[in-house]
Amino acid sequence: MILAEQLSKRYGRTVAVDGLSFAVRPGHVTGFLGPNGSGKSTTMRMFLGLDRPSAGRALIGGRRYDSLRHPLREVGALLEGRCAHPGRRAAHHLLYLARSNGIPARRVDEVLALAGLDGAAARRRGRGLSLGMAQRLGIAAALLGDPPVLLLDEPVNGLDPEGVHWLRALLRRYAAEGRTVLVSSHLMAETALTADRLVVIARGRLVADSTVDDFVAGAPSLEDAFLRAVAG
Ligand SMILES: Nc1ncnc2c1ncn2[C@@H]1O[C@H](COP(=O)(O)OP(=O)(O)OP(=O)(O)O)[C@@H](O)[C@H]1O
Repeated sequence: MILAEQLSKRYGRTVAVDGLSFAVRPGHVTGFLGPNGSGKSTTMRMFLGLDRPSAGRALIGGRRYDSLRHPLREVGALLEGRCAHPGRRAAHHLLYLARSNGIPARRVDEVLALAGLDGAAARRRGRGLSLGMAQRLGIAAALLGDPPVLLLDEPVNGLDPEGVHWLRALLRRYAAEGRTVLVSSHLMAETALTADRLVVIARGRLVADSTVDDFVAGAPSLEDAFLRAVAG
């Protein structure tokens, strides 16, 4: 489970996240939606110990990220941007992460296969990966520790249609296995196909925490419901 309790973050005068409370439960794909600058990345960074809350708590499985002994085995994360060092080969990047988290080296081959990265792609250096390949490598890294929680910021970015289809199936399978899956996105149609629950924020505050069906009820589409919800 992922839990935000009265979570707030200020950068100087900017209030990026403002008293946010919600729980993301296992067994669902939960879409994390909000307009540009609404605080999604900041919230995810606080869950991952990359930003310190100004107030409140951000917990994964009841614990703060920085208290997790083997974080990759507790939560798989993908943040925006390329994760691999430009000079390091894709497989070595994963091997390095595995070693630092007590994960057996054979798991690297498993997640490369899961992420659809073949031998040639695995041997490429970070700088030589296409956007979609880099995204698949980031997802492979998130899966490395076979974690019960996945927290992915815009994972569809750069994926081709086959990649989008693959990721959708993967996330739904992970949720069906009883894992907790939180996925931020600006793509409403894709979110409607992938998620069954939603957390929606605007200006750092909670707007909705519900099933997709309840959120959309009465609106022509998720996009319409979203635009209406964040307009206020
Ligand atoms: N390191 C930082 N220093 C100062 N302000 C920041 C910092 N990080 C984020 N902000 C501000 O906090 C607010 C929330 O930004 P955040 O990136 O969390 O939003 P977001 O919902 O992820 O946006 P997007 O959809 O565009 O990725 C914005 O006003 C942003 O300018």
